[in-house]
Amino acid sequence: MSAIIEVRQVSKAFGSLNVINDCSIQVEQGSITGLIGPNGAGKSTLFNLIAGTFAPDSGSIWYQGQDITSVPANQLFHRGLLRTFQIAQEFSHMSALENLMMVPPQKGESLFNTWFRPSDVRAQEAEVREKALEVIEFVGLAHVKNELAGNLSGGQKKLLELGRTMMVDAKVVLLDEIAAGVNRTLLQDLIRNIQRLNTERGYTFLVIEHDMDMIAQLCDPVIVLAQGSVMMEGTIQEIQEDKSVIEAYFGNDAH
Ligand SMILES: Nc1ncnc2c1ncn2[C@@H]1O[C@H](COP(=O)(O)OP(=O)(O)OP(=O)(O)O)[C@@H](O)[C@H]1O
Repeated sequence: MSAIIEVRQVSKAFGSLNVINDCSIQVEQGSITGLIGPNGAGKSTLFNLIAGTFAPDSGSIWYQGQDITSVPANQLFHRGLLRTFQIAQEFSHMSALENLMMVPPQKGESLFNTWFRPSDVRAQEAEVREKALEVIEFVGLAHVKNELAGNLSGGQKKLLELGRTMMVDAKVVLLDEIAAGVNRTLLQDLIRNIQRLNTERGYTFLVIEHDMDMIAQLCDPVIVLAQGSVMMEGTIQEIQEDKSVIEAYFGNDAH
């Protein structure tokens, strides 16, 4: 296996607060890698640095062998590196299916086509709709496809967010606490769908999660972040048996 994402000696401070400290991680292509650590360890900040939301103060970030340090999020999206986002307020009054159809295409829409070739646009719309129907089936939400997204349960919204990543040609998906507030049955659906996207579609996942059960079911390897640096990397069993990790993480921050 080779690394699809490499974070090399990255640091990031907010004012006088050093949040990420000389941090290096590798995410192997085809893996479902977990990222855990106590509250405030810098997990979300590291995600924001990888996804192009923040630029690091020093160090570099590589994707598919190319330096993407400071490349903005929308460009990374076009290259298949994306993160799930909560269904925005303005989309909650649209149906689940329409939410999938609203995911922007990876290549910019051609104005020429919109103005001069309306039949092409209609054909594209039909194609997007067909894809959205396929995706909604895949994530197990076909029975609620016409429900307003705002009326879906918390877990169904998470499945819809995962579905949105399938509307584009994703390669790496960053999942930030996707299990939060999801009931156990739907959580199993989420886990199964993530595993299917990994095995059937070749998605690589980097997963921030406080739910250790989900990490144990999904992730190998697991990276432990503490005070903005990697404390340990290994299987969940190795991590759960490590004294320093237990002290830093499980000891005072068991979720
Ligand atoms: N935009 C920002 N401006 C200033 N400080 C920030 C910003 N984003 C994060 N921080 C600070 O950086 C530190 C790390 O936050 P971060 O959200 O990355 O941690 P985390 O490991 O994801 O925590 P949690 O598990 O609680 O979500 C915190 O002290 C936080 O207050």
